[in-house]
Amino acid sequence: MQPDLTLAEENRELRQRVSILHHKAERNEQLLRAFFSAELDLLSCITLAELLDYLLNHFRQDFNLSAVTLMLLDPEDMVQELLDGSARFNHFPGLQLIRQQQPLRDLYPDSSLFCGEATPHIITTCFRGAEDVQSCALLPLIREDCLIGSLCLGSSDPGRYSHLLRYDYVSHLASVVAVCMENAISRETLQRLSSIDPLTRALNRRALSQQLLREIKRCNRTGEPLGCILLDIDHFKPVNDTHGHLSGDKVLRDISQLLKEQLRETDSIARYGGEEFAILLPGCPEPEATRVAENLRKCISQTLFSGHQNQALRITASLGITICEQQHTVDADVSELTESLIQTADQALYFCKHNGRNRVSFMPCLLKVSAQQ
Ligand SMILES: Nc1nc2c(ncn2[C@@H]2O[C@H](COP(=O)(O)OP(=O)(O)OP(=O)(O)O)[C@@H](O)[C@H]2O)c(=O)[nH]1
Repeated sequence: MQPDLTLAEENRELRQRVSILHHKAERNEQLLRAFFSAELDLLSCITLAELLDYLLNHFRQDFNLSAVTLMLLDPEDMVQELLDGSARFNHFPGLQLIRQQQPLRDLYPDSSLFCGEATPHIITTCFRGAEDVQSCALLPLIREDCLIGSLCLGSSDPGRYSHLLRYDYVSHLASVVAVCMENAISRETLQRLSSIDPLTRALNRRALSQQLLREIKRCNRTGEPLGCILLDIDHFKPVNDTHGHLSGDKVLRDISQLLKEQLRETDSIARYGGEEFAILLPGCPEPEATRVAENLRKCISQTLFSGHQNQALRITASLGITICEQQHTVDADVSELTESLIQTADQALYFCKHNGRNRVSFMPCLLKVSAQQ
């Protein structure tokens, strides 16, 4: 009897072990599948905002993590600017941009992945004090031998990440994240550099033309009028002549900033020429466009600007307005319409300049509407 009993116990124990191994294998397979799918999701993110949203929001839910944070090296505030440009920075509370590499070097002295207990120091530096993080994986993001960031995955399960186990798929993920991050930043930086005026950070003329085409199409589709303004700084030459070119540059930057602050996010601001800005106001009929222009004129004339050596400067501007109505866009040659809108706003501006400057003037679009309408 005795030997049979031992055999049966051994058998039961073996079955239990096989079942545990089977479960582990199943779990690993599931995890691997989830990682492959995460990799595809990461690779399909086109914009930087999509990528950040995926990592900081969706990834946390998909992998049942209690916290995900991302530290990115941004020595020239490029990422900050890319995100500021579209007011998306606030959407990513888990994102930290750092100018110096030192915090990354402190976190990864030998540039390798860390998996294990979330110590109070790690919780403070990587997870902003999140109390429910018990274990964590800290992934160094490395490109061309350079630490460019850190992705931190925190779990409330103390056994989820351990220094006793290997996490090859997590290391692999870190490499994919680093490449995706670098690509998204480079792509958006390039795009930005080709469409932004470097001095004022407003759109350049090329980007204005593209935006004008988009807005004309939208006006045609929705029937909503498009307000167009040309703003020219008055007597700008004396500003340069008296206070120097650097002061003139500073005024241009400050005016661009003032326009950004006063206008809506959906409006477009472009530097059209030396001291001239073009503004597009989608969904804006004539009385509203005149009110907006008048507000800008008042704001500029009431602001005390300063030169590059802090000398006080008083500035005024003249603004010519026109409106693109849906009727202009029907059967229109778009490039002819674009030209006509700018020309009309310019004539309205000319009227302001000849009538004392520091004023606003409206002129209906000069383009003839086709007779069939
Ligand atoms: N500082 C600086 N000045 C610029 C820039 N681009 C153009 N300007 C200057 O803008 C001035 C434009 O002068 P004008 O066209 O005579 O016009 P204005 O003096 O503003 O006179 P009104 O427009 O008739 O009121 C010139 O002195 C240009 O050198 C720039 O990028 N930086």
